This record gives sequence, C-alpha cells and structure tokens, in this order.
Amino acid sequence: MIKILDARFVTTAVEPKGYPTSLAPEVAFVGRSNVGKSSMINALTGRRKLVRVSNTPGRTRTLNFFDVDVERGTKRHTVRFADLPGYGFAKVSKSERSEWQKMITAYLEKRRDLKVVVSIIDAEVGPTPDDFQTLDYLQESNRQIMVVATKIDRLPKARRKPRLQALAEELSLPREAVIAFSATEKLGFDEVWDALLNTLTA
Ligand SMILES: Nc1nc2c(ncn2[C@@H]2O[C@H](COP(=O)(O)OP(=O)(O)OP(=O)(O)O)[C@@H](O)[C@H]2O)c(=O)[nH]1
Ligand SMILES: [Mg+2]
Repeated sequence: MIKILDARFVTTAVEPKGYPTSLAPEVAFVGRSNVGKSSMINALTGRRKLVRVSNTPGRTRTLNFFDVDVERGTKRHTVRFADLPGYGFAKVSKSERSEWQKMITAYLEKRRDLKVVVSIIDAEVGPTPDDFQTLDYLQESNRQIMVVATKIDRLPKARRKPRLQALAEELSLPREAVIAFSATEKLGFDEVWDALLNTLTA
C-alpha cells in the first residue's frame, strides 16, 4: 500500500542558517546514540545506503535532511526527514556534548517545518533516563510525538507483545501508541508510514 517513489539527500546543517528552505512537512528522528535512527531512515526509504550507519555510537554528528516521495493508495506526498545526532553518547568531551545538545535543541525548538518527532526507543533496553527527559521536553514544547520501539528483531517472537505492552506502560501510553520496528527484519514499515501520513495529513 505504501510505495516509495524517490528518496534523496538534501543537505547537512549544524545551525539554523544552514537548514534547507521549506518544501515539505518535516519529520525528525531522535533517540540515543546507536539506537538505530539512521538505519530507520534507510529502512523507511527503502534505500540501504541513503544514510551512513555504524556500529560505533556517535556516527551522525550533524543534522541531515532527506526528501522522500511516497505514494499511499492514489495519493502522493513529499515528506522531509531530518536525521539527528544521538544523545547520551558518553565517549565525547563535555564541551562537545553540549555543542551537540545545542545543535539538537536549537532545531527542535525553532524549526517551523517540523511536524512530527519520532522518538526511537530500543525495544530491548527500554526507555532510558535520557529518553524520558527528551520526551518530557518534546511534550512541553508541544511537539507531535510518535514512539517507535526498534530492534524488535532482537527479542524472541513470544516476548515481543508483552515487551511492547510493558514499554507502553512505562511510557504511560496506550499500547497502540508504541509502534514496533526492525530495520534488519523490515518490520513496522507500513505501520510507521501510516502513522506518519495520518498525522501529516490530519
Ligand atoms: N538488530 C538490529 N540492529 C539494528 C537495527 N537498527 C539498527 N541496528 C544496528 O545498530 C547500529 C547503530 O545503527 P545506526 O542507524 O547507525 O544508529 P544511530 O541511532 O543513527 O546512531 P548515531 O548516529 O550514532 O546516533 C548499527 O550497527 C545497526 O546495524 C535493528 O532494527 N535491528
Ligand atoms: Mg545516525
């Protein structure tokens, strides 16, 4: 039902004056370093190498923008994705960490085009204090939030449903508000796209 027509890199930015000019509603992917943000963008665009991913936390160090043309039913949409550096990466200096923090919060606070923030949680690890802090911050900023639990493939099938239920409870969300995802097993593609397009076209 969901078909990706095209996906392309737009630009890299570190501060507001480098953000691309408005074109389409924007979706930002936030989460811990190494949680799988860039992999999720690759999976959602059906391009294995659109964004660089890595085993080493701290791979993404700037804001990276991508445009995606997507078709659902007979309707075509263009959506802009913003891949953000992860938070909670310990192996950088304090000053570097605060630079990252500034880069991310400047974007989340000021970006007008930003319509949905996808908060990515590791399904196995569960929400960390950093995740809770970010979710609180986003709620206070009145941002539209979508929670996606990724790396669900790492859990045996029988444990997935109870795990998602527990995650939803921890986050004080209804069960259906937490979408299960796996970049490696390609799970959750339709669910995430449907939720995104439903929100963006509401
Ligand atoms: N098993 C499994 N591994 C995944 C999944 N998604 C990502 N990974 C792995 O997790 C690691 C980190 O992935 P990235 O997509 O680079 O993570 P990121 O959140 O963009 O990381 P930073 O840019 O450092 O913040 C890589 O080794 C990926 O292959 C998934 O759904 N399942
Ligand atoms: Mg990344």
